[in-house]
Amino acid sequence: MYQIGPYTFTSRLLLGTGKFSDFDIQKGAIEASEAEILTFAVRRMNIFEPSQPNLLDKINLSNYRLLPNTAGAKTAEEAVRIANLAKASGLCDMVKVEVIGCDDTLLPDPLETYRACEMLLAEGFIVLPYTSDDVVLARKLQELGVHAIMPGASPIGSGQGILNPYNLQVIIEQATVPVIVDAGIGAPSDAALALELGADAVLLNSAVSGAKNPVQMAEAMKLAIRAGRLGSEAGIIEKKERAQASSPSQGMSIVD
Ligand SMILES: CC(=O)[C@@H](O)[C@H](O)COP(=O)(O)O
Repeated sequence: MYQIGPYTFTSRLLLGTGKFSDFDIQKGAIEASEAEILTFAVRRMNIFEPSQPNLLDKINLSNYRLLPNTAGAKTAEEAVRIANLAKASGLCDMVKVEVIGCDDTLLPDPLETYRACEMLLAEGFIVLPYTSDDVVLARKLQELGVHAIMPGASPIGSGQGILNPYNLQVIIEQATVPVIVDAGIGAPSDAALALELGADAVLLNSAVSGAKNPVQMAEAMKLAIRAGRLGSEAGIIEKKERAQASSPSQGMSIVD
């Protein structure tokens, strides 16, 4: 289990709800993932237009905690406005801060992200910033008081997996709040690696929504994340430069 603010979670898979081909496949993937936290872009939800189709109509909301994100924001002020829209609609007091600084790479703007977190914390939100895998920024955001950090594995939607395991490892070692690896996960093995490195959880979307069989991929991700966590807890052996026989004969009497 891990804790974000006042909330405790068992599932270490957070599922994004974008880009599914239809609501039924999305619902099947959500169920197969056994995710407890679902993220969604406030701008995509028809929260103030009840006549329009909406993911929230299809799922039993009492089974999930919703994590609205501020996708679309390019400044701290825009992120705060979007977060307040989500809060006003009664969805959740948690917010994933996403302030994009580059349209080409979709990488986050570190300065605007920091400012947005500062403002949202002052307003009493439970704040989870999406960041690049910057070790110093991660530390400064924690000092500010954020409730989790969400370093990217690689660019959003790229499926490239963890590009810089070294940075991620240092962020995890220095973390005082949960680390949720967010964006860029492609294969189940990428998700497993995040947990093996010691991350608390993984947020992913494209790898499932873009799979040939999203429901099956959601299940694969769930199992990979469980395996990665189990392996990390079990204690992974250190890599060695040279071979070491699996059946050493030293110290044993040889029977002819
Ligand atoms: C920051 C962001 O937008 C990601 O959370 C995205 O929702 C998921 O990234 P992938 O689609 O790469 O899994």
